[in-house]
Amino acid sequence: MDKRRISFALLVLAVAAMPLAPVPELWITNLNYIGLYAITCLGLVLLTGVAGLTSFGQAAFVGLGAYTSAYLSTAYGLSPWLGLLVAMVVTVSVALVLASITLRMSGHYLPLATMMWGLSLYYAMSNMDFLGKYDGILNIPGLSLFGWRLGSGRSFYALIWLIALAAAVGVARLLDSRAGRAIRALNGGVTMAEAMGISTYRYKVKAFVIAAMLACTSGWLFAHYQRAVNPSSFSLSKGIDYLFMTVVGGVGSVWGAFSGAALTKILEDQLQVLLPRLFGGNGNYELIVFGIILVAILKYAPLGLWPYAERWLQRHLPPDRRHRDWGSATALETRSKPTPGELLLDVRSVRKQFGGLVAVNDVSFSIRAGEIIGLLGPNGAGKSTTFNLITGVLPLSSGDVMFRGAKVSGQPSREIARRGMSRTFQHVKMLPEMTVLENVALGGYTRSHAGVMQAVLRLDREEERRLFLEAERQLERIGMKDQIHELAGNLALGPARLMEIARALCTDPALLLLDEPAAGLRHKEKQALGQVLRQLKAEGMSILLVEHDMEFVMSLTDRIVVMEFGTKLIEGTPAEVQASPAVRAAYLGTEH
Ligand SMILES: Nc1ncnc2c1ncn2[C@@H]1O[C@H](COP(=O)(O)OP(=O)(O)OP(=O)(O)O)[C@@H](O)[C@H]1O
Repeated sequence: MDKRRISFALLVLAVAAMPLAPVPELWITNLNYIGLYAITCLGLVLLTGVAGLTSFGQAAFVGLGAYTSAYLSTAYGLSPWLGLLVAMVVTVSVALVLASITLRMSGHYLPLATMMWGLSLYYAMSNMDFLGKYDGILNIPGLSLFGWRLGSGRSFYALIWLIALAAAVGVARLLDSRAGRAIRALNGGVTMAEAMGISTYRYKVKAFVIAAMLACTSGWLFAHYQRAVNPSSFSLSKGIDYLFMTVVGGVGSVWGAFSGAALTKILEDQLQVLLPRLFGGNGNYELIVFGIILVAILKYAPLGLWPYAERWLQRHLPPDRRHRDWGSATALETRSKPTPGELLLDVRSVRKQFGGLVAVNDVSFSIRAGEIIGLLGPNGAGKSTTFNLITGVLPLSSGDVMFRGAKVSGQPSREIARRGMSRTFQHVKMLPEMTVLENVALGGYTRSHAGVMQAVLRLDREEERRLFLEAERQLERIGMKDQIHELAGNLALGPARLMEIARALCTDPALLLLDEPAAGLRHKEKQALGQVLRQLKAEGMSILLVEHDMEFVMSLTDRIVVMEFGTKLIEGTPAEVQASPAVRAAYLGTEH
């Protein structure tokens, strides 16, 4: 067993031993609340920290869990366990409706929308007669487990912490999986994730629903632990508290949820005693102190407190390096490859207008299997726009794009990626906090299947091994095998661009599209890139190379399409293009 597993086992032992130790009842009560808060915060880690979707409304889902079970068990005598089941159904249904309305929003609209539905659900709970309006519901039954009544705080502690730790393990497992990588990819904008074949909307909904289910579980436990509920526990300010806890603890890490919940609860208790002694009266001074703490943490520890603790722990634990257990895995299936010379891509009179500006003006060209075609032109010529039209990132104003004989224009980019077109980006798009290997494994998304449940139950390990074997193979292909455990964010621009190529190769493409891969590279890095592209050409890969640098393209391509002011200027062999006075004029501004 490695040191990390031993540390986790020790933590579980310490948590399990706590109620048996002669500690004051207040400690157990506080730990129970910390566990309850942490369950909701775990959802926020996934939703806000990992997927980048800020929610102020989680308290409303806590309320849905609490009220549904409280009402059913008091009004109809339903078992709380059945109450949990119904609460889950209600929560998932409400979450799906809210997701369909709000998750297509971006920027500040989404957090505002979460505030709105947080408020709406709060007022709904507060005004319904059958839910007791502002007084809420009293005399809620406690819980029994296998005939054992969880009457005291100490016996409830076991259930709360069992669920909290199980949820933490589940979220950690999810993050280290195919589905987890897809959720992580949401945070870097949707274009890259979609280009890897990921339906970003579906994963946003999944993260949203999982976070709501965790909040619902916490609410259910809360209702049967407190034996009374009222709307004040689920107000918008509580929603802000949950976000505060998660941000303070470390919104990007599973243990951040626990440290944030613990710090907030302990501080709240201490300040409630200390501040009235200092300032007198009953004012809510702790809110002011919390505000100051939040500002200080955002300034000095923007990632939250847990990442700091983790850095300290890392000095005492071996590096968290993925164990290479994929050596004996079977290779992933590959797609049928086009025969050399087959018409692969047919771009037919594509046009793109941005208002009055015609960025791409009826451009046509084609690529046959095994060819490397360069798309060249000065700044603003329309190369990237053409590239984005082909890959489905932008809708066409008119024209058609045919790929392997089928029309792909009008399809979303994830569908085009699934058909075997894979791309890199002019500005490298990667997940900097993931390793090079994990970033490249993201490219294998469409070649694998495991979903959220398989990840949580660890039924995806064989497929993961196959994915990592493929990622390693592609990194070896481009000469980066030594850097597989490196954090992608630590790479220089040259290796980062090569990593993007490996990620695109991991999709098993029939056509590789590279958007200005040499931009910003130093001479040696350009040479390394040129070497990789020559090797891919020798292996028979078909490539569309969008470039600005004429010299770089000349030695690599079979044919070149030159654009100027959105229009195709000339198409020919590198020698023909080099000799063209029109091309020289386009690049140098005059004919020579
Ligand atoms: N989303 C957009 N909205 C409006 N105009 C745009 C948009 N995207 C590109 N353009 C315009 O379309 C024209 C072509 O831009 P494009 O980025 O395709 O050129 P490029 O050849 O790739 O240039 P560069 O080498 O600088 O990337 C430019 O005039 C640009 O300002």
